[in-house]
Amino acid sequence: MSCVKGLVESGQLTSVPPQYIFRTNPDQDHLTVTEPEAIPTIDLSLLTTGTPDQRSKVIQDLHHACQDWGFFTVTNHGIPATLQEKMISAIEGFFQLAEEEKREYSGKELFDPIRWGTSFNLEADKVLLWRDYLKIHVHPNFHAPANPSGFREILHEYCIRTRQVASELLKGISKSLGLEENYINKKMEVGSVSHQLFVANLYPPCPQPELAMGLPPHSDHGLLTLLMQNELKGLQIRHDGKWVAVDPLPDAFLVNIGDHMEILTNGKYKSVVHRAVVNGKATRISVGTAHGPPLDSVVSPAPELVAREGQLPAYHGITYKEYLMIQQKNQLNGKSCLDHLRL
Ligand SMILES: O=C(O)CCC(=O)C(=O)O
Ligand SMILES: [Fe+2]
Repeated sequence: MSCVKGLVESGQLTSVPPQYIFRTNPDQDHLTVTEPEAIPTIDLSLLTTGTPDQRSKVIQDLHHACQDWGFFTVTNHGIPATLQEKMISAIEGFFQLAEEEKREYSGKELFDPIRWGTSFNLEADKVLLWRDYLKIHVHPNFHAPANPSGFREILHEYCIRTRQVASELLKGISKSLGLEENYINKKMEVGSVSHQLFVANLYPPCPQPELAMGLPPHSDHGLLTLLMQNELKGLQIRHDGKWVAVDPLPDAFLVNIGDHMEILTNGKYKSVVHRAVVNGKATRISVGTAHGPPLDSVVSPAPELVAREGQLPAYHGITYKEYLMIQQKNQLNGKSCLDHLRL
């Protein structure tokens, strides 16, 4: 099975091979293109070092963003733009390695520390996706490919910094739920044994971009995903029954609420469905870090929230590891994985 990069570079591809033709549902495919300003924006520096008034305003903004969108942009996050650029270049360097070298990481097992591959799950995908990937388990145990040179150091720094940002956001989100600031961080053991997965997506230029799909509609596992990309757009999020094309602010991070935040909050903060479309111009790269609970922890609705709202738990608990296995063994399909847990 060739990766998409190999396919595109192998010759003059003028049309999408049939196995990549992805049919979208025309009834659901209305696209709105939104200015970056329309998407909720969180200035992280105001949350961490702002005045009490600024902090409460950001917490209110987070509440609105998590409840009404499940998605927001984070600016002034403190991660140097140079580190973001180095991370993207390191990813380019990895994908440019000889196929033979990358194949060393083409393991089939979900929990292999480093996996390089194409599409989503070749055993389950009925249609191939216009996407190659590199997935690395980076916390609590750090892993990195040996090449290209410098990759390991950049990845290590990048993962520490994104974990710090996620942890600050989780403090704000805890407050926005009326919980103690460290509630989610403590419960999910963020920073000590919480799980972090690094995912780099490579979407080579496509001769008929409207016929292929980079990543089909899905929600992310975990609590939060922090995403950045090179200069090419492609992310679309589902909002108010429409697809919203996201045009990120320079250097900003895009943050998705993941399925485990939805479970933990008993559905108050829902994970957002999103997809990645492809383009005909150039290779798009996106880099996500999924910040989840420890692999062996059972996530279920927070008793404090359920009791306060006078609700019954709406999801049953399973371990994060089990959840990952279910999601990754099937085709990516909207929120079908989370649907299994609804009570
Ligand atoms: O490429 C993108 O913008 C989205 C990537 C994504 O949704 C994912 O890796 O889960
Ligand atoms: Fe995603």
